[in-house]
Amino acid sequence: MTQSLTIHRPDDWHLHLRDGAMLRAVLPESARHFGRAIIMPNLVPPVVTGDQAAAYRDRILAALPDGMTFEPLMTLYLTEDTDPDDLAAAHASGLIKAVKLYPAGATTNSSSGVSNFNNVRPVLERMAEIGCPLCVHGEVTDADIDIFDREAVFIDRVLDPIRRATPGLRVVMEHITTANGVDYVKANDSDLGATITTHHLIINRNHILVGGIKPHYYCLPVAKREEHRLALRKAATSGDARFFLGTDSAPHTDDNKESACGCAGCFTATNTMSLLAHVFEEDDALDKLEDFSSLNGPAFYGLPVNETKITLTKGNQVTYPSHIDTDDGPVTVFDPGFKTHWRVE
Ligand SMILES: NC(=O)N[C@@H](CC(=O)O)C(=O)O
Ligand SMILES: [Zn+2]
Ligand SMILES: [Zn+2]
Repeated sequence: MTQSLTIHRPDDWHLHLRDGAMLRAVLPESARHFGRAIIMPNLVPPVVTGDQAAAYRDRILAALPDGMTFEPLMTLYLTEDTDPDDLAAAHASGLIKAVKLYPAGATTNSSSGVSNFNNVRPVLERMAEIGCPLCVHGEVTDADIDIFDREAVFIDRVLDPIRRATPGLRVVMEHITTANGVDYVKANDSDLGATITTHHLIINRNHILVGGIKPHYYCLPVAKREEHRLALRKAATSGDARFFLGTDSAPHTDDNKESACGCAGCFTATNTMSLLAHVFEEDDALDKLEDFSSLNGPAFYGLPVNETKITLTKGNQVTYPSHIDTDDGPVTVFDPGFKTHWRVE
């Protein structure tokens, strides 16, 4: 029996498109299924000003193949020198939809991020005033904090104090990986949301380390214990409007992944919708897939739902290329470790 599911076109609320040759190669992979995406600003150098965001948006649109539609939702990279007036103007014009906070040194291209949170207080207060959401990479960077504890410690030491000090600030905890993150969102109100990636619904830390090290499963925040993966699954498939899809699809060439010091990031743009249908079906929650991938994100960001729809059908095994070619070298597509049967028509 063929099963099929028609849902409003999904959006990706956390996406890395990079620039240049990599941008040209990965953009169609997202634009094929997704209507819009929140575009991460961690280029080298980062997208810090409104002018830089406008120029980056133009480069993205120029890289979009003819006949494809896709709306990049731009963000600014928060630094200790961010100018609140420039930020407010970029938000008021509709150019940017959010600002991204990277603790300095927490992840790929985060060296210009924030070290002293007191220095960004005035910017955060301005964002609360104008209703510009803050997207947060939620990990502390202290050398003495175990990498598997960095998200939970960030919530207690950094995120909760920031939110208490800045009433009205809307926050998205990006790519949550722990039950602590799920619980923190659930204990708060609609000013707090969280994105969940495709890969964190599928892998736990054993997948990275058992039977040999798997560099293509290494990302930040690193996948945690199974109990955390199950908490993420429950949150994503619950229909709770505070949880929505952010793939964090983060392309790195195989050279840079399969290395003595491999880069963090999983590339899931190509097969995310098939994998999500598989995951939601497994949890008896296919009826919640649309909430997670198409409805909850626009509601949080105050944007309309996409008018067009996509149809997923379940049939014979669906295969995806193991990697995509870029002029910088191949990029491996995330391998879920199981066969998929859901195809996006
Ligand atoms: N998630 C990752 O492992 N990597 C991201 C950065 C990020 O989102 O932290 C990247 O830009 O490669
Ligand atoms: Zn991140
Ligand atoms: Zn990311």
